Amino acid sequence: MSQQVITPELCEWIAEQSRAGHASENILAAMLGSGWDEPVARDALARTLGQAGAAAPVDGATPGMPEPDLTRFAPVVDAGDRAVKVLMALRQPRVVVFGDLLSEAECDGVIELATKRLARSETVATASDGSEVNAARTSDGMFFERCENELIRRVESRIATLLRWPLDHGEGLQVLRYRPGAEYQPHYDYFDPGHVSTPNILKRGGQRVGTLVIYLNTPVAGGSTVFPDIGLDVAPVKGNAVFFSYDRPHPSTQTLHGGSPVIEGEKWVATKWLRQGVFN
Ligand SMILES: O=C(O)CCC(=O)C(=O)O
Ligand SMILES: [Fe+2]
Repeated sequence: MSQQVITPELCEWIAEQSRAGHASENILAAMLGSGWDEPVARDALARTLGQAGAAAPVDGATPGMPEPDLTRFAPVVDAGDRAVKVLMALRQPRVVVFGDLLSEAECDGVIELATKRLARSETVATASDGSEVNAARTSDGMFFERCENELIRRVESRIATLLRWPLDHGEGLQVLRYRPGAEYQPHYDYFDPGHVSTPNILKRGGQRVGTLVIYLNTPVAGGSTVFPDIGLDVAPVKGNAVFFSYDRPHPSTQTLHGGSPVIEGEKWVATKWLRQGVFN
């Protein structure tokens, strides 16, 4: 079996593609298409774009990363007003599955408030500023303002305590509803450094560095959160949540993830994205 070698020519080609504005995911896809083995291709991307792709320094950024206190690996973590279960933790990439983050009543309360405001979900546009309806996401969704009511404030301050990350570094909670057949195709949550709209987005709080997806109900079948790079499926169970973090906006973080199609029933999630600095 031949061993593929990362040559200076390959690195120069990657740098050229990046300068031309191609997103790192697309450069990776082109490399795989021309026969590069994925681990070698990712390594070459990380070596070439690692620095350029690193999160830019942001005023008032909190050093370090959001991270629960698992030093003793106790079965529960104190999240201030609630003892949250730790069901699973992966070190690389950092993925932690929590149990009972929200009570049944809290889940129902968030769904009830969100239902009134649902509209076709939007994701960050891929061509210009603003946002557009994205075919990769077939759910409906809405955003809460941060701390917009007593329930949302309670949930947000619990998350801040659990992940040891300031409440004001979080975006407003987003709620998504997936009906049967709806899905969210695999994507990264960080803002693509190669995208034209990213510099503007980063002015408010810098990059995203972590994601917490909270399951507000339990679908009958389907709807797991999938991490294709690491072969992980997280079952959507009411009140549970999956947390993952990424210290740079790069595929080498292995944080590609998506919501697999719901087969039966509905799936409701609330997502909290965490920024490097204060998000206003
Ligand atoms: O629905 C899921 O399981 C994933 C949601 C997600 O990736 C997101 O909200 O960014
Ligand atoms: Fe996501």
